Amino acid sequence: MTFNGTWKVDRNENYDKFMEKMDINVMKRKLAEHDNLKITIEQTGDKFHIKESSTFRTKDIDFTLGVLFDYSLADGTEVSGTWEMEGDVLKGKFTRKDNNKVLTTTRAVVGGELVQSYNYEGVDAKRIFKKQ
Ligand SMILES: CCCCCCCCCCCCCC(=O)O
Repeated sequence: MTFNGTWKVDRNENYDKFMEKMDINVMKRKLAEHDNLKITIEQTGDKFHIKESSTFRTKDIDFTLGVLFDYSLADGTEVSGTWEMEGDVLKGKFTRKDNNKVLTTTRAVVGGELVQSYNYEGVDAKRIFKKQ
């Protein structure tokens, strides 16, 4: 499976502006830019198990493609949404519970790196991970 393995964040693009749009305060944004996020992805068919670890927390997440689930962002913001697979790209659509606004995200392996893209209210960002 394309995504399986452990991926460590290597660099961010426009992540501060994205988090600012998300209304995350400057102190949390500075910490989040350097959170050493590591995600381990285990896909079995349409089921995923994700182990997330960062300077903020460690967390296990289970989801099935196309099935709604709840997730808390590292700053505590609660969202609910789904991941779908389109070709080799994972596409996520999550709605914030506090304001009903939508955050979209994709994951794709590009040139051996895991690229996670985000969009919120017109602001795009990327986090790019290297395989461990
Ligand atoms: C705190 C800054 C905002 C970060 C945005 C993260 C968006 C995450 C979308 C949902 C992820 C679900 C769990 C997962 O697949 O890892």
